[in-house]
Amino acid sequence: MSVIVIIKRWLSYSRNFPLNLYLKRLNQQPTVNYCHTVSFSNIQRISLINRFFNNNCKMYDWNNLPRPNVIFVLGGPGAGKGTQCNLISKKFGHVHLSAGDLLRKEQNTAGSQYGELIAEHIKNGTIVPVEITCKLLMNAMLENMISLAKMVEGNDKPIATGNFLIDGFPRNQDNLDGWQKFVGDKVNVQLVLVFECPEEVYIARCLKRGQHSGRADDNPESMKKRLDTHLNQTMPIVKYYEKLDLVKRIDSSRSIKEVHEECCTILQSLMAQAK
Ligand SMILES: Nc1ncnc2c1ncn2[C@@H]1O[C@H](COP(=O)(O)OP(=O)(O)OP(=O)(O)O)[C@@H](O)[C@H]1O
Ligand SMILES: Nc1ccn([C@@H]2O[C@H](COP(=O)(O)O)[C@@H](O)[C@H]2O)c(=O)n1
Repeated sequence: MSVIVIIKRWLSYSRNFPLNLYLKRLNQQPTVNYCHTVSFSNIQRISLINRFFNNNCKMYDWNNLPRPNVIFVLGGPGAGKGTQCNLISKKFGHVHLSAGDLLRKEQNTAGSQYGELIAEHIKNGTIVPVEITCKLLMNAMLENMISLAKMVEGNDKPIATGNFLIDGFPRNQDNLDGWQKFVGDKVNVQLVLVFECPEEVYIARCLKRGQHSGRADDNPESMKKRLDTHLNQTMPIVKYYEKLDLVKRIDSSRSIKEVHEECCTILQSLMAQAK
């Protein structure tokens, strides 16, 4: 068994990380490569974990991992963010992390202290506090960064980097502030892709998806609220990134193939510039 522990010096909210629960959980699932984040103040506890696992425990510090590239993906509900991210990820190898999917997963995790809060926000189309969403995103990013780092083990310092598509984030000012505070320049934000459709297309797509998605928010009442959030809270974030010249707006009312082709052109040009 190998256990991976990442030391995160800069996340104060994980200071009271429930280590006992962690050990208990590992005990119940002892076969996994487990990755979790703990704060610097828990370093003494790390040596405890280490003893627990007969020193078969690896420690990484985000600060020593290569700086990953991030593309944020925004757009109204049903704009096609997830669909296009999947296609981009297949073609270019980006890791696709959907904030909404991570929140839904957390909501459905037995014993999660955030389950009810997340469910309420999703039903109302409002935005979950960034401390929760950012933590989920960062843990998912770190897991991927560690896998990449492992591929180049043997070097003193890992050299691999990661390319992430972060779908549905930052959705409001609180998301943006939290991201700057917890992540900031530890990643390189390369681009913000914004998928846009007329309102009736958003609604038609989500209601159609609602026939089989089982999502609590693919219904007319939640749609109104989600559109309102998109217009009044997310669009100001798009404007913020526009001032930084990072935004590419894409008409996603076209076919999936046409939208994907435009995404490919944008990504290819980004990669050419990055070389
Ligand atoms: N270009 C398109 N033309 C027609 N249907 C599409 C297109 N893109 C996506 N869809 C469909 O619309 C629905 C919403 O797409 P998708 O889940 O990718 O959107 P999203 O922006 O991620 O939505 P949300 O933010 O609500 O999670 C899905 O059923 C998908 O199959
Ligand atoms: N940054 C985010 C992203 C999503 N949410 C909540 O999840 C709902 C569904 O998100 P999708 O991206 O899958 O449409 C969204 O309406 C929010 O309630 C969030 O809080 N913060």
